[in-house]
Amino acid sequence: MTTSFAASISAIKAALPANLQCPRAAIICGSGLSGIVDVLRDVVLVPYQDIPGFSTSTVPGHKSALAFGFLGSHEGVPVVAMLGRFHPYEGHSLSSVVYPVRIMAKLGVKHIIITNAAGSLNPSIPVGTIVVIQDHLAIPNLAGMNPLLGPQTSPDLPRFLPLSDAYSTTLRRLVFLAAHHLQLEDSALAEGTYAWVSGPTYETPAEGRFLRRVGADVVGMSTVPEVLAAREEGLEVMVLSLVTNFVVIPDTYRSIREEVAAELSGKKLELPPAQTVSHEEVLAIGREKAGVLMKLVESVINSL
Ligand SMILES: O=P(O)(O)O[C@@H]1C[C@H](O)[C@@H](CO)O1
Ligand code: HPA
Repeated sequence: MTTSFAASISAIKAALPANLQCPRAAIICGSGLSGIVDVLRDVVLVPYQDIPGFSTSTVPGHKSALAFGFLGSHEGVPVVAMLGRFHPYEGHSLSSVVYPVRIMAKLGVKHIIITNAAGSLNPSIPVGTIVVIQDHLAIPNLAGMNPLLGPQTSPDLPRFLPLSDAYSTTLRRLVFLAAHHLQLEDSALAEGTYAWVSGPTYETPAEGRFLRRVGADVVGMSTVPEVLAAREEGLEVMVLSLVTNFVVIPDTYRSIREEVAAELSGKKLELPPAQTVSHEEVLAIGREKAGVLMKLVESVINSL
């Protein structure tokens, strides 16, 4: 363990009672999805600014604290939740982005549930659906922006990490069983592939079409670096994406040439209104659906 890891861990432990010092599971809360803190018992918040090595999130909808507490029935499972994450587009290095995952692993976490807000590329996955991620497509990784690039993190961790089993089948089974026990409609959950893009721009229509054609169901600006670090650290991983918007992929481009020609000949074209996506819309859907997402997370953790 490097000095920095040790300093982070001792700052965290100094803030916690003995029964919360070894959380078994971790949750990363995506945009607008920090509500899990309301259902944790005996919560202790440790602000990121008090933890050496942690950055601060600058994105609306991301608080900057670790929440430790118990989740689930009876005594509950000790957990740690990241209320807010770091994205590379904020200017954080990839190693800062994944640093909290490494710290949570060193605290003893064995399972991690990573949540995010994402745009749908798949017409059969509407807004409000929770997508259980089964695979990912990481455009930045393929282009040389992989958080595991560089000197080996530790000689105890694998140099060449296989990713064919990145998304735990055990945890994915548990979430579908949880949805059944919670009597959610079948359509509440879907399975799919997450495309990671760097952001902070949302996709152009051409980019959206490209990602769909190469097999992605949803797209977002986070999560994959955390998955890689968590797998490297030996954690079991599940990712739940809340679909907050459709990626705007019009069937046809509105032709400005045709518009001008119609205008010049005195005709009026009936045009669909232009659509865009905004972070406010993303947060609004998060507020509406976070409750269901958190019930699923609680139920999965309860059955670990
Ligand atoms: O942290 P997540 O992935 O939930 O946040 C998504 C991606 C961008 O940060 C933001 C765009 O609205 O929401
Ligand atoms: N694209 C990328 N990231 C996102 C989106 C999107 O449409 N929605 C929420 N996060």
